[in-house]
Amino acid sequence: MQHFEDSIYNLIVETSTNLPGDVRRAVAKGRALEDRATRSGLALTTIAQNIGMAELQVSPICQDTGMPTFIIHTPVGVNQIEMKKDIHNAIIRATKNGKLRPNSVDSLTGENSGDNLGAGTPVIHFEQWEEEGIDVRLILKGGGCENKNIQYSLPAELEGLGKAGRDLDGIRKCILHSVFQAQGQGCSAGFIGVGIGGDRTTGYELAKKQLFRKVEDVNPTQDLGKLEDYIMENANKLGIGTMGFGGEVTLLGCKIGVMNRLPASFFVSVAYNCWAFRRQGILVHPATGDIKEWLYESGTGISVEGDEAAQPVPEPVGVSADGAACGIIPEDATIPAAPALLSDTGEAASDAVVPVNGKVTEPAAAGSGTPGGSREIRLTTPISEEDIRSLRVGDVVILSGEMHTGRDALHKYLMDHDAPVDLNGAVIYHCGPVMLKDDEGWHVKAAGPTTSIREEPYQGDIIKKFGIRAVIGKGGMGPKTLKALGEHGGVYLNAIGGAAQYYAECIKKVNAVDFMEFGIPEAMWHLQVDGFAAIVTMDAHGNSLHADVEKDSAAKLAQFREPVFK
Ligand SMILES: O=C(O)C[C@H](O)C(=O)O
Ligand code: SF4
Repeated sequence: MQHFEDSIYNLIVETSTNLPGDVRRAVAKGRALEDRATRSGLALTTIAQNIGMAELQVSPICQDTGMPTFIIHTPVGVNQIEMKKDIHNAIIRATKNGKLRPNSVDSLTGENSGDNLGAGTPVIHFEQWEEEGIDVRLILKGGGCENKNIQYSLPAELEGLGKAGRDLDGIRKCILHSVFQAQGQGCSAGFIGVGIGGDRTTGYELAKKQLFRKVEDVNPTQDLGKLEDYIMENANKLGIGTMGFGGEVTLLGCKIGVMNRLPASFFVSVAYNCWAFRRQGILVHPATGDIKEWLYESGTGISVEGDEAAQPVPEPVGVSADGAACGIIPEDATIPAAPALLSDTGEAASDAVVPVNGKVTEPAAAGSGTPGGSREIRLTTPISEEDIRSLRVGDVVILSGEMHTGRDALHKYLMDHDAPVDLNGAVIYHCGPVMLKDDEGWHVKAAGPTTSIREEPYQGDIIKKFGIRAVIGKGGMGPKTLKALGEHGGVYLNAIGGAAQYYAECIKKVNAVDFMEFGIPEAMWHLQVDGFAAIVTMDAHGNSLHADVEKDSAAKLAQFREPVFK
């Protein structure tokens, strides 16, 4: 087994950087269904570009490389202790090389182990089987979508859906509700694995195991196959869309498994996986440790383009030398009108589409709180209150200058400490990047946004205390932050979750870092950016796209109240 460590290293690199073929096809299918001239359509374009960039640069698709979870089947007689050691060494190497972010944090002290090893990390499940080879499967599931997992105990009363009983129809309601409650926060459009039965632990395990099924397989249990089809058809009717921007495509895959339960318990467990659905597997030679076979189709050569003929799109862009936006907007594209659900009339205001590339392009009509058009606005930090107050939900902001990363540890710290730098007029980026250091200093390897709602208890106070003008993240924030944005003059900017290569390209220099003791993801990185594009989804005028989409999808959820599976 002298090559086993190398094989595992290759498996980790492939899983982290090259989205598999079946997942790519699902993304392409989603793109074909979504109108490209909407925010969700643009977000999917960014996601597609990011997938290509990660493969090309052999860099993480998303900066959150998740909890490495291995499921391994071995023939009888294979030394599992040795295998574990090799896996640990491969993980250390992948972390050193920037293929995995150091993600193992001591739950009591907050200390990051730095090498992805620690109590409970990585997760390795061994099972014996009577085959000859060793089957190793790996999933890298990030923390944001893990937070959107949910477990129901039937019977239950579900918001919008009423009673969910201990039967197939009750299960149907739980699954629809699970998609609703995730909104865009798990980086929709997502994939769900569902476990019916078991106890609280094995139910979740079963749900996660479903994520190892191929996206295009057919459920061997006919009833569950029907339920999967039903969910795929109807979950998209919730209108949540990519990143929760509103749209046609919310779910890209649904796999359901079943096991026995105790008479008193009836759990429906849902494992929510973001679009960055990173799982691969290898069949390993038990004598040499070499890879005999890859278990999932490689993504290489599989297009994520969707139906190009039906919907022509502008050329994909990276960062142009003249500082063109490297975020959401393709050069010489048009900014789309707001999705229908936000317009007063219920229709997309297509005549309000305005060209990009001006410094500030005025909208046809801004100021109603239900934007009928969008503008592209270039801002350089520090930002004035006046500039911020002129922004509206739907505007695309293109930032240049310095921004500061800050997430859970920093927000907690800033509540009762000073900041190490002047944050007046500043931009805070909810981001825990993958960073590597060489003789020239630190380099950003991946840097997409993290879920902002975790900072809801702190954000409003911190904005006011330090004079922050913009917060960038994903998934939106709540009423406390919205109130502070209005009182102080601030905006929330939504970047595209998981587009870690895309945003890394906008970061031109690492100016400095504070709080390295928090660990790499939680440190405060001072980053020089150019052309960093994000969409205003909460403004200083009390408008929140997230609140609107949630309300709208809650109303849509209610249409699924009546029994379907009798
Ligand atoms: O930890 C991160 O970088 C992101 C996380 O996966 C999230 O979705 O919030
Ligand atoms: S940031 Fe989004 S894409 Fe990345 S792991 Fe978290 S949920 Fe997944």
